[in-house]
Amino acid sequence: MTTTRNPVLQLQGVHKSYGNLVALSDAGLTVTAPGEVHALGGENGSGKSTLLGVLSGQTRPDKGEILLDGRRVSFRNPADAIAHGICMVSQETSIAPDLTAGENVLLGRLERRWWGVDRSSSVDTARGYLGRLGSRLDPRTPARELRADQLQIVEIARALSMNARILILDEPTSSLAADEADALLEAIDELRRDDVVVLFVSHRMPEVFAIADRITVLRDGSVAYTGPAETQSAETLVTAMLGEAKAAHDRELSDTRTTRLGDVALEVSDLTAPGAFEDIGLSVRHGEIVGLAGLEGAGRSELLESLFGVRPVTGGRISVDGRAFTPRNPRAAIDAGVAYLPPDRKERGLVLSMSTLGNAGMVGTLGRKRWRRPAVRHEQGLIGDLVRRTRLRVKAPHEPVGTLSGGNQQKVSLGKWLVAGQHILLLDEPTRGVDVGAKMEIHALLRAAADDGAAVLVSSSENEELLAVCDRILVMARRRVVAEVSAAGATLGEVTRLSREGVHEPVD
Ligand SMILES: Nc1ncnc2c1ncn2[C@@H]1O[C@H](COP(=O)(O)OP(=O)(O)OP(=O)(O)O)[C@@H](O)[C@H]1O
Repeated sequence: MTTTRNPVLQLQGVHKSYGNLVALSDAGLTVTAPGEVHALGGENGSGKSTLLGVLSGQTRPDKGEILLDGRRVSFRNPADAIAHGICMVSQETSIAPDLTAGENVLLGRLERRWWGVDRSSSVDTARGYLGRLGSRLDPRTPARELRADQLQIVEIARALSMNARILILDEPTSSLAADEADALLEAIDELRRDDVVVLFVSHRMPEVFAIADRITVLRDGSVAYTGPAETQSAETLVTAMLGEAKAAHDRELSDTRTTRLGDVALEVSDLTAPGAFEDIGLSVRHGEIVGLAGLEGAGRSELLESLFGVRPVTGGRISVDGRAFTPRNPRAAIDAGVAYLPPDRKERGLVLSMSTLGNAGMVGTLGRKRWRRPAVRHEQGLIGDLVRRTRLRVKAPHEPVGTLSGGNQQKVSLGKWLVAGQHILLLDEPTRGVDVGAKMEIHALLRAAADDGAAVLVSSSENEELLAVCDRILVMARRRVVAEVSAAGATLGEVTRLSREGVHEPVD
């Protein structure tokens, strides 16, 4: 006779409305076995956090039930859920920076003897919990020195120390750089051995396939798919998330984008300029706009300067259209087809005392191979080209460019490279200090340049701008590239968190 085991966890028939808004409608999920890693997917607003809120005692459902090992339970608050072994690991880390990693694991529960806190035994206990996650982190490390993934590992260890057997993680990797995310996923993987269940929200298909046994996809508050992850294709799951019509539309869009991209125009590997940036690797295709995100001081501006030959590098390789390229000075870069828009338009972007026409024709007089003074008879052609490419409104092209509005000055600063036919555009803060209208026009101008085959590498401190205009975004921190996201798949919060979290120094 076979005995059938009850599923570890069942949430079923869950309804939750906020006023007229139905957040969950007959939603649920089932964790079949101990040690299961279960992903929860779905578009923004599909109800994932609400469902996990119900499970962790933070949200009271209008209807629905929770069964643990087949027995019905109900939670009035998070403490009830924790008492039943269900623990939400918050992403807004609740770590006390002035305590050690170990003290944070055992927060408020350090081991005591009759003489007081037993520090050495507490360190050993904390080390044990960290060890269950495969982490060799020293419990005596000050918490403020921990990387973002290590902070989450400390929080998970804390949950284990509270006897959690079902852990809930809401987008645990969204704020992590790639290597940190890998470290966290490995820690989650370790928990299988302990029969601890992990329920995690993720928008990233590769990590779902890498570690999830099963996945539940929500759409508009209801279950659109639930079952094994590995037997499904990414396309099937995305269709479950978005619905057939929207998924087809998205596929069409991404197809047109892929075909638009040409060969690699700019390739950089292991590029280093001490004190400025280290080991930079990147590539930009013809037709592609790649963004550089990161806080001030992350190394974005310095990298662009080096690619244009105004800042020396000590190591690494650059190739342009497949040929090795050494940017000894700006002239060499210009001759290779590279353009550079500096962040300070008035100092380096333009010669303010010179006319619009003079500025527009300047690139032709700079490159060695192209040395020529724009002939008067070319002036009409030049200004016509500039106006066509940038939609510049200029009444007096012979007047000093400094008399134009900021937005128009920026168009001249950028347009001078476009009329010269440069095909690799390095742009630092291309819309700094211009108004909203000019900003949108400059974005359209970049798109048009890329559609014309230019390879664009654009650095901006405005992540919204990068998400609006780029195909891919590289995030820089600590003078390195720490993450890469596709602009279509990333959220503002994610890029912002990646830039911010990336500044923590690694400790091991
Ligand atoms: N406290 C609340 N009051 C009102 N509406 C809410 C509340 N919490 C959630 N909602 C709404 O319920 C719906 C589901 O939200 P929920 O946060 O569960 O989605 P989600 O799938 O987790 O989204 P995301 O991927 O953006 O985190 C959304 O329309 C949201 O605006």
